[in-house]
Amino acid sequence: MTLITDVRLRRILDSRGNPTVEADVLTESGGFGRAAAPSGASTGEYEAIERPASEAIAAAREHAVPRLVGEAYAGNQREVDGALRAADGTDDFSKIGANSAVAISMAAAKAGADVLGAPLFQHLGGTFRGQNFPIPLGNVVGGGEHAADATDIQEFLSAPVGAPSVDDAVFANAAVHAKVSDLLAERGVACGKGDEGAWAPSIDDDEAFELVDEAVSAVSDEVGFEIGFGLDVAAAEMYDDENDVYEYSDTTCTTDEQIEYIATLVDEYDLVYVEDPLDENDYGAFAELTDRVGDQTLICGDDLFVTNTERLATGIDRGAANSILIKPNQIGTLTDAFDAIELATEHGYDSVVSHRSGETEDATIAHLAVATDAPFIKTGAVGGERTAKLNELIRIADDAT
Ligand SMILES: C=C(OP(=O)(O)O)C(=O)O
Ligand SMILES: [Mg+2]
Repeated sequence: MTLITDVRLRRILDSRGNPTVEADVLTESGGFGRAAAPSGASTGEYEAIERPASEAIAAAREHAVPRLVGEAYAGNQREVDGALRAADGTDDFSKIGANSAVAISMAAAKAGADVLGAPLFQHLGGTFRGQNFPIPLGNVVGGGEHAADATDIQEFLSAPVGAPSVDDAVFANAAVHAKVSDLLAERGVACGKGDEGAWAPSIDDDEAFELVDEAVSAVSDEVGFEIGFGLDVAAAEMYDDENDVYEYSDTTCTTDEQIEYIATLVDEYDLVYVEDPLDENDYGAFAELTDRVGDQTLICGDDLFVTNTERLATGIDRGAANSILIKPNQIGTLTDAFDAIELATEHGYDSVVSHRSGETEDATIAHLAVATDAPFIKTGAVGGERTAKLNELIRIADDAT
C-alpha cells in the first residue's frame, strides 16, 4: 500500500526569502506527503551539506528518485532513508544535498502516515505517544548571525518549565516576547526582528540579560507558573581559532574565561538551558563546563553534535554536554535524527528538537518531538513559520484529549 509511485521536487521560498526544496511523495494507494527543508545561518562545521536548491533537486531527481519510485515503501522509514543514503553515496549528502534528502525523508513519513490514517507522531512513535509534550523554548531576543547590530549571544530563550500544558507554555512564550517589546519601548529602544522573529535590539548582552530576566519574571507572576530562561550562545561563531579566543563586541576571552563567564551566568540568572557555550571542536571545554554546572542546567550541543551519532558518542565518552539539539536537516534523514535521539536517551542526554533560522510552514518537527517523547522543542515564539510548529503542537495535544 505504501509503495512509492512518485516523488515530486520543487523550489519554494523559505522565511528568509531564499529558495529551498519541497518534496511530495505519493504512494500506490493514494497516500500523499509533502515536506520542505529548512536552512541554517549559523551552521556547524560538521553538518551535512545543503546544496543550492536547484542543484539539489536536479541531483535528487537523477540519483534518488529512481531508487524510490516503485522500489521503496513510504511506510518503511529506514528503507526510504537507506535508499537516500545509497543514492547519495557520501557521508554528508554532498551529492544530492541534505536539503533534498531531508525533504524527501519527511515527505515519505507523512505519506506513510497518510496511508495508515494515523497522525504523523503516532506513525513515527507508536500508539503510546501523544501523552507527553515538549517544553517549547521561545527565542525572544537575539543577534549573532541572525541579526545585524544586535546582541553577541545569538538567542535568549524563554523556557516555561512550570507550564501545566503545552498550550499554556506556547502562550507564555508569546507573552514574554510581547513583554520584552514593552520593556524596550519603555527604555526608548526601537528595534526590528531577527531571522527567527526574536527582537533584535542594538543593546549589549548585559542589558539583554536584565530585560529578559525582568520579562520572564513579570510573565511568570501573571500566569502563575515558573518561567526560566536560557541561551543559545552559538559560540563557534565567536571563536577565533588562530588566537584561541572568543570575540565579543567589546572584549575577547580565553576558553577558561568563557567557561567562567558561562558558569557565572548560570548561577546569576538561574539559566535552565545553555546551548553551544563553547566552540564546536572543544569537547574538553564542554566537559569542563558540564562538570561544573551540568547538575544545575542543560548544556546542549548543537554545532558540537550536529545530530550525528558518532559525534554524540564522542561527547558521551568525554562527558561533554548533557543534552543534544536535534535538527533533521543537519544529518539528512529522519532515521538518523531518530537514532541520535535514541542514543541520547540511552545515555541520559535530553533531546531538544529544533527548527532552523530559515524555515517554512512545515511542521514535521512538532510531530518528531512528540513521537520521540523529547523533553524540549526549540521553534521560536512568534512568526508564521514558527507558529506553524507551535500551533501543530497545540492541535496534537487537543486531539489527544
Ligand atoms: C536554530 C539555530 O540557528 P541556525 O538554524 O541558523 O543554525 C541554532 O543555532 O540553534
Ligand atoms: Mg544553536
